[in-house]
Amino acid sequence: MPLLTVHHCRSCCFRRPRKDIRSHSGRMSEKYGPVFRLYFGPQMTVIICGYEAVKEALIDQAEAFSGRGTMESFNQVLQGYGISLSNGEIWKQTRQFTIMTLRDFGMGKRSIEERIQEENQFLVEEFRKTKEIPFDPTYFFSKATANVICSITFGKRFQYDDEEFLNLLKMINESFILISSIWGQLFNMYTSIMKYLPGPHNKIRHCLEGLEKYVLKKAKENQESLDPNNPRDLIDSFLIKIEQEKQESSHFHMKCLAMTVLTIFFGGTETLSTTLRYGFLLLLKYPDIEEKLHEEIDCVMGQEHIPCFEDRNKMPYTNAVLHEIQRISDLLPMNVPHETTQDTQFRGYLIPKGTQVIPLLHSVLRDPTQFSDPYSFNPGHFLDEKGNFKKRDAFMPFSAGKRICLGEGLARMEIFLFFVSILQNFNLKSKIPPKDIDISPAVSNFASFPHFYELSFVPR
Ligand code: HEM
Repeated sequence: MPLLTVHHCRSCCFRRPRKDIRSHSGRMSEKYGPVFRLYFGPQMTVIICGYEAVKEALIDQAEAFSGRGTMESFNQVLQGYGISLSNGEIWKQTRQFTIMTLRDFGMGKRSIEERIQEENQFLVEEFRKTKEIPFDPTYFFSKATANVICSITFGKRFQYDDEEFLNLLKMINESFILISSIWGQLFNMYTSIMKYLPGPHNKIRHCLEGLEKYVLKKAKENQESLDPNNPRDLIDSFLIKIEQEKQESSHFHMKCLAMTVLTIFFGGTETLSTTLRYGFLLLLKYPDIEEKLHEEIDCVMGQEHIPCFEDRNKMPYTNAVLHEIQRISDLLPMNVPHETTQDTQFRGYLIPKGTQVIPLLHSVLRDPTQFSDPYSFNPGHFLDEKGNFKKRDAFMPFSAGKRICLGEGLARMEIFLFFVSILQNFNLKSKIPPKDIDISPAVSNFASFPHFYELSFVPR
């Protein structure tokens, strides 16, 4: 069994970070096949491309590929805690604890659905106030999705003009954009040098520390009024767990609490708001698809019914469009880096323990063996010939296997409820003709962002 000695492109990736790593990796995979290695700075990384190979790694060899690779831009503050970047026992215990707690608070159940429905009403009211004047929806979507996370973690939502809330959003938004930028990439590659150099990358640390401070302040407030028998939010549940596991070896302590809440914030706000922003841009580009959505919404729920997640079962077209929005917007094209937890035999190669691995989600979502027209926005990818919803195994925007997105259930519910209630109330109007709308990503590194746009919401 040979050690992994596939072709690599040390020359270009070593010298300069790429603006669009997806297309570069795509070209490499055409040339060298579904498994090859690249150097990100000095870091050797194995790239896995295409549905079959990614499925084999993340699902068939789940344990071996379940480690988390490094992302120093984040980890400089997370320091191996939280869920997204932790490994071993810390990861297992905090992930399991958080999933159980979110379930207790109704993840996939009625109470979280009600929080989203409530937030929807505030968002629709905000849009009404715009009086059909075109505007950039970015911050509205960020506020609504962040409020859902706030109600889970802090037990309350904020007014949209609350100073504290706006400051919190600014820190999340800025750090997310910077981590996704060339600066974030350079920091991840050359941490030991970059941490001493001036530049925008230093702001990432500043923002993440600001968030940590805020969470710790909230935790202190919760501690003062904690009722161990009646947890009000995720922070309360964590505090109770810390109290129960007081022994020295426990992974549950204040740093872990702060980093877990921080990862939930990071995972659950910009991801969703960017999906909403990309989705509405795609609907502006394809008004015929928007029209069909209105028809299905009018037929299934009319104007008065408050949308609930169960309605999705009666709305195959809407469900297909929302899947296609996630497929095309390709939010985290490179996934979050994984790492092998043991020496691993994969497709004829031996990948040593501790090797960084990127199962390229972009290559799965655009796999021509799985989607007939992978680069077109076509809801037909998720419909059968009778118009019923058709599940596709290669639909992997949340990844797969042991590291699969912890918030998938919440995200799917929010995406459905936000889109449907906005379209139930408004027609969309673009500032520019659909033919001039550019739906390619403006940036596509760690995350993909759509180009800036403005739209009007016209009451129906
Ligand atoms: C459209 C929305 C979302 C997308 C596309 C998305 C996608 C992803 C992806 C691709 C990963 C990496 C999986 C891997 O390493 O293989 C991930 C991890 C994660 N996501 Fe999400 N996510 C979304 C929403 C959310 C929400 C709402 C939450 C919060 C509850 C969340 C929390 C997390 C966490 C904590 C992880 C780390 C899991 C781990 O390392 O074990 N995500 N997500």
